[in-house]
Amino acid sequence: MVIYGASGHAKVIIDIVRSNNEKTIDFIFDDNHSIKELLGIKVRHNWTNEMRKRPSVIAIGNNIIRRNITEKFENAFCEALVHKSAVLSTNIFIGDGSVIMPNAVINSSAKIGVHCILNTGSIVEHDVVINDFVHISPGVTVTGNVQIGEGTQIGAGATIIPGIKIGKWATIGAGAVIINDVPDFSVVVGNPGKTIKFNKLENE
Ligand SMILES: CC(=O)SCCNC(=O)CCNC(=O)[C@H](O)C(C)(C)COP(=O)(O)OP(=O)(O)OC[C@H]1O[C@@H](n2cnc3c(N)ncnc32)[C@H](O)[C@@H]1OP(=O)(O)O
Repeated sequence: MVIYGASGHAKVIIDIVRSNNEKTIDFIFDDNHSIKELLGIKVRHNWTNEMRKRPSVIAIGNNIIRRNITEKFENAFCEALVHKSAVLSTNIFIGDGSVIMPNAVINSSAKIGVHCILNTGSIVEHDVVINDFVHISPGVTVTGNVQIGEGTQIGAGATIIPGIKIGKWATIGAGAVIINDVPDFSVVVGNPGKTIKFNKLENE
């Protein structure tokens, strides 16, 4: 398989692949020519047609960039990568290209879209729906029946109370406690969470 992006996030993904001992990383792609290797794996800098055919995972934490790469390259993306310490209900769905970090927990009937990140120690409770390109940061608690729209970032340690609907391409600040629904593109911080501004996205 190929890892797209020689980032800090890529280092954690390499750990996931190595911990499971199931897949081999052929190389990493990054357009920064100054990066020659990462954790002993060769970094290549020219994206070729041959690379398009290889299963890959996008190791880029920024949700918009991750989405734009999927649109540009139309790759054969890997099925989800899951660290062996993660605790997953048998009754969940996880989309291709998503990565589930160490000690994450996903409970019954949760649905996770494509190219999502469930970061270290995050908890996704029963019946939660997480749409494509979402990033759930380390230590987040998403309680039961929450819905999170495409491309939204939930900052480290935030808590979302049950049944809340968070819109698309929103940002929840680190440590926020979300007790009301969040509109699309909102940036929300604090306890209780308040909107401080709105994200601007091209093509939206
Ligand atoms: C493995 C990994 O590392 S995964 C990465 C995880 N990443 C994170 O958790 C990052 C989460 N990001 C944040 O919390 C950021 O502060 C954001 C996105 C909410 C806001 O960032 P910016 O747009 O740069 O806002 P900025 O720093 O200018 O702050 C705007 C105001 O909100 C306040 N604010 C910012 N973040 C927070 C927060 N988390 N909680 C409370 N207040 C906050 C600031 O104090 C400031 O208030 P003021 O206007 O009264 O001075």
